[in-house]
Amino acid sequence: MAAPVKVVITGAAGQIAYSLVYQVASGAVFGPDQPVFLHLLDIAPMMGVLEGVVMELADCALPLLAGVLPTANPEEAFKDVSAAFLVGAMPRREGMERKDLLSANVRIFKEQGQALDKVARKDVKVLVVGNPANTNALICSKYAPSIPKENFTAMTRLDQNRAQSQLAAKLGVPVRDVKNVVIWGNHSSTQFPDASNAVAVIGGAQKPVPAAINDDEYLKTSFVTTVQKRGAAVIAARKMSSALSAAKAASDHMRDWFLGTGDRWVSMGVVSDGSYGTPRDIVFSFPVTISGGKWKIVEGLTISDFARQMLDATGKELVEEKQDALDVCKD
Ligand SMILES: NC(=O)C1=CN([C@@H]2O[C@H](COP(=O)(O)OP(=O)(O)OC[C@H]3O[C@@H](n4cnc5c(N)ncnc54)[C@H](O)[C@@H]3O)[C@@H](O)[C@H]2O)C=CC1
Ligand SMILES: O=C([O-])CC(=O)C(=O)O
Repeated sequence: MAAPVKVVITGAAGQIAYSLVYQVASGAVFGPDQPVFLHLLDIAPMMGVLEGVVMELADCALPLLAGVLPTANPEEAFKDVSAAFLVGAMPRREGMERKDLLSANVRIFKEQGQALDKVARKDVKVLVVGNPANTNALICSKYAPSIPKENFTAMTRLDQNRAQSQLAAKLGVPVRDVKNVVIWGNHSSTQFPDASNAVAVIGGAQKPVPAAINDDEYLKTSFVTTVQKRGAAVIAARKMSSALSAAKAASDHMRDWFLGTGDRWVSMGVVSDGSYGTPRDIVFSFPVTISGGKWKIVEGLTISDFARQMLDATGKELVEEKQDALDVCKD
């Protein structure tokens, strides 16, 4: 069997981590033949709760779990890790936008960037889940200059999964038969869920989703707003933010990054190189394909006037968030 891969999950005593630890430790992310050594980071007051999570992991008797290190020390947690799930951050409550969390959360990602820079493997793959995820990922990368910026990503996979599920329901097909829906921009209510290149298997043949749905108004309005506001809808119902689906999306994101996507597109927030006329040096969600552990932005897609407006709006918000975050990090 392969040597264990060291993986850190932050916010390990929280609600997303409660689902995520099982997925990682059971083989759903790194494959059924890859043992994992889990580093679990939370803050000092949560060490008692974390001890309970460690007990439960032991009680799962998972054959791929090679060991667990619970800690409140970021440098211990990030030492030699190959994969980092940065979940630990404050969640929003009803009535808040995700960017309202910026002043509370962005310092965590500055500090964790510095710790990753010092002790993680230089090829560590970092997934930022904690909100506002795109801007936190940007700040984390900025404070870890010895690690390539391509190794820092933000999670928009939950939005992609939501969009795919909405389209499958509308078409009356299984969710696995819908692919290539794209999430552009920020993991916020300005994101642009875009079905214009999506395809679905209908009656045994692959068809473009826009033609199959044949309702542009739906694709430009209620489809977009349902996905944009899904996080808020879950909070309104549960009084707590999405956790099960967020953990599943984090697993999907990291699995595809390590194991590849083939020709299937997935969406992830990556440091923008200006593709599709987006502002450079913000973490913007693009469609990518992944092979050999490297992502590549899907090129050559047609951007309609409607899409242009949507991309510009979400890009503008990210530029503003970046400035706010840099101001917070100055202190
Ligand atoms: N990108 C996305 O699609 C999604 C992002 N989120 C975000 O994920 C984050 C976590 O959500 P939940 O697990 O529901 O929150 P939670 O409150 O249940 O857990 C967060 C955990 O992080 C810990 N924590 C706080 N500061 C820390 C630090 N400096 N280092 C390590 N751990 C620290 C807390 O003690 C707590 O145990 C929130 O910011 C939430 O908004 C949630 C859903 C989807
Ligand atoms: O909405 C929230 O605050 C949590 C989150 O990011 C999501 O569910 O997409």
